[in-house]
Amino acid sequence: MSNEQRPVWHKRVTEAISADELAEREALWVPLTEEVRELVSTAILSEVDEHAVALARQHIRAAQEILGTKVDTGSFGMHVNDEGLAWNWGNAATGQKNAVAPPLCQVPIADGVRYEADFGAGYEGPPGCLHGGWIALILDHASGRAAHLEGNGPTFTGTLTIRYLQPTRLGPAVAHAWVETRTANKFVVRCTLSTEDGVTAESEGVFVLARWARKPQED
Ligand SMILES: CCCCCCCCCCCCCC(=O)SCCNC(=O)CCNC(=O)[C@H](O)C(C)(C)COP(=O)(O)OP(=O)(O)OC[C@H]1O[C@@H](n2cnc3c(N)ncnc32)[C@H](O)[C@@H]1OP(=O)(O)O
Repeated sequence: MSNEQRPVWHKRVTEAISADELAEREALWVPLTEEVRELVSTAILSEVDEHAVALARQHIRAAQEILGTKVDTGSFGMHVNDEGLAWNWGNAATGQKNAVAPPLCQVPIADGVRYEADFGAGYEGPPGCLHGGWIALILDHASGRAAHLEGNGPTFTGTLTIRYLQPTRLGPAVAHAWVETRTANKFVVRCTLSTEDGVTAESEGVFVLARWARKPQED
């Protein structure tokens, strides 16, 4: 029970769907997301001629028309069922339906949160390296997730301080985030991003449990 209403922008959709049906739906959509992500990478690296580009565009437009015959409006938001499951598949860092999201894979660990990913051509900033904005997103998301798990509620980034230590080469990378200290509604979270070159970026963030999600006695 929270002590304030969720804000108007917090889109929440309740669905009558079982866990099994949700898993089936996830299995339907995730391959599409992966294919769209691959398409982006292939488009960047492709060197085909103008006829092939024109043909590819026809197919992409056809796919868009098919998917567009039934669409929600605005954003995906947070979907929930009455068994307590929640899924935000539009999320820009990890959304199952979001091909813009990097291919982050969460790996269970005892101490905090670990994400692994293989960053390809679509994430390039400095030639051959991961863009600093993507680095910020990964550190932010991994840290937010660590705070979310510990606080059992939606935590927002208050302050995120990043130190870029060396270029992060495209390819495999690992993010590790852990809560260093916690007071009632505030978490100080540290995170590192590493590649085969070692730690390439590190952050310290202050994450705050949303006011509307706090229990009355915590305020
Ligand atoms: C399927 C479901 C899965 C879900 C998965 C989820 C994983 C998601 C992972 C997502 C990850 C991605 C995440 C994103 O992308 S979050 C998106 C980016 N962030 C925002 O948009 C946040 C915007 N700001 C706010 O909403 C509020 O200002 C916040 C929530 C930050 C504070 O709110 P409020 O104003 O109500 O707080 P309070 O007055 O009760 O203060 C409480 C304590 O906090 C301290 N403080 C306050 N502000 C700041 C600040 N800026 N820096 C440092 N500290 C700050 C304050 O001094 C006090 O400390 P103390 O006096 O107690 O010591």
